[in-house]
Amino acid sequence: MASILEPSKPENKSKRKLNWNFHFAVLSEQLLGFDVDFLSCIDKINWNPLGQRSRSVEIISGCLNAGMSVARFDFSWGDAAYHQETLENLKIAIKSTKKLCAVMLDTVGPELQVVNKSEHPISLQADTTVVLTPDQDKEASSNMLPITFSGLSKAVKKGDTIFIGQYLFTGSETTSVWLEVTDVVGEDVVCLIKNSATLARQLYTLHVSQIHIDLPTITDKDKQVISSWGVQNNIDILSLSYTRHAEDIRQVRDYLSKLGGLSQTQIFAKIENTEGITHFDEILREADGIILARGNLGIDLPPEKVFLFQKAAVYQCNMAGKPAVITRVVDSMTDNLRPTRAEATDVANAVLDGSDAILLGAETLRGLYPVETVSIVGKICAEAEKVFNHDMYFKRAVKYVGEPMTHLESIASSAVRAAIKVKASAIICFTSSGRAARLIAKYRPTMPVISVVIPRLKTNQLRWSFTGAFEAGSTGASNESVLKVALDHGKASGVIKSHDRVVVCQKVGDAAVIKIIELED
Ligand SMILES: Nc1ncnc2c1ncn2[C@@H]1O[C@H](COP(=O)(O)OP(=O)(O)O)[C@@H](O)[C@H]1O
Ligand SMILES: C=C(OP(=O)(O)O)C(=O)O
Ligand SMILES: [K+]
Ligand SMILES: [Mg+2]
Repeated sequence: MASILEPSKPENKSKRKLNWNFHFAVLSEQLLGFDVDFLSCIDKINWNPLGQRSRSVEIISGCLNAGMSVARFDFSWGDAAYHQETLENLKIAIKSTKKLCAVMLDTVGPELQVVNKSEHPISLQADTTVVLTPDQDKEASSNMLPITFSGLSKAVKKGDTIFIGQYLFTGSETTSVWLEVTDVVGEDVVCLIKNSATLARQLYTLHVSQIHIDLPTITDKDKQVISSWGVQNNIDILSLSYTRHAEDIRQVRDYLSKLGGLSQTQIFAKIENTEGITHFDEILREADGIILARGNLGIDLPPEKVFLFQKAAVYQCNMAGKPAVITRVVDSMTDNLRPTRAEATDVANAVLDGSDAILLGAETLRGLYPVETVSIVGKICAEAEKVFNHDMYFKRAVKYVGEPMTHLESIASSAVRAAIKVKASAIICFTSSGRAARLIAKYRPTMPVISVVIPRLKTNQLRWSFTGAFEAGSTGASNESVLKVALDHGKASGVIKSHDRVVVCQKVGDAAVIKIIELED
């Protein structure tokens, strides 16, 4: 992956071949593609007083109905009580809409911030200087910006590039500023302002291009939040901001396992800088999923390099069977009802690249149109899924795994193959750990997967827990009766109709089996 960072050689232009040979087949009958989930930071909406209504049960319900399936709670801002309030609203919305939605805690990590306590807009003039100071008692002004990190003066040198933008920035030149380091005086960093801009609101992200920030990936504050808010709310996903090494993931997994209660929590590595790209392969091996944080990546990388990393990283995630999440898609929808043509096309291309999910930012943090954003992005994804070349994808994934396959991998890929061949309307997968269901998703079935989890209740006198594979009889339910429940659920939700075919993956005795069943009524 590191080779992506090398400068391009213009003399190679004529010889350059595109490896990304997408073939578009219009599969008109396959309206249901693989699940592109909508990860949205619904908790952030009331960043803007105008958006306060967006945290309401009503707007959250609108987002759920429009396709949101993961809610991000970003601790880069806001306190636990605030996020708890939003989460309570989300729970009510989930109940009333009957939509499932996972909870993702997003860490702060080594993120550098500028805080403008007074919230007066700060106008910065090109070709003048501004001082970045760790003295947070200082007021933010046109020539002084207090930052949350005292090590900046040691990390930067003359000539380095610094970017400051509104939190979950739009990238627009009028709301963000580029600086060049001209001098270091004690703990202060003196910078030349490269473009005139007005910094609005309270919080800005500060990003120094391609330098190591000597802060832990998981900070003490993050640990405190995870061990309290995270445990209390039994979070489904932890988004580890600024993951830079595989060791970051190992440490966090170790930390989660010691907390008790969060050992099932999925860890998604957020790749936000060149350090993360350099160690991408090792990080992917340790993480449960990858978030391509294009907001920060787009600043750390030269603009012409971002697409290449996206394509290469998404491909690696696909082959590893781990979700790839793309961020910063329709920034312009923060203030507009429709995305730009370029943004709309970018969303579709992300799906065609093989992305599994879209993570919204400013659009739902302070945006005026959160529900419309989720809905439009969803429609674009659905259209792109229609022309996604499943056949080529499937062959590629099978070839990549090679032979001999593990039993489970073989069962999962065969289930998808069988389901496509018999035009099944759904795959029903029995699972205890979720491993089988995830492997099925890896092979991108064109029909929905209904995962049936039958937990076994256990107690060690101190606490009750649900673990272990379902054993016929142990819960008083047989495989057959549970299958009936799953089929009924599929029918009730409109996924399965009379006379449909359904593929079932389950264990019979010690053997994992695939059954094709044809429904009567
Ligand atoms: N509770 C269960 N009842 C019946 N079959 C199951 C159950 N859990 C898993 N299976 C089947 O067993 C195989 C292994 O599934 P997996 O999700 O890896 O289970 P585990 O959690 O035991 O690792 C798959 O074919 C899956 O469909
Ligand atoms: C999603 C991103 O990060 P954050 O939410 O921390 O701004 C990003 O950089 O694209
Ligand atoms: K964050
Ligand atoms: Mg970021």
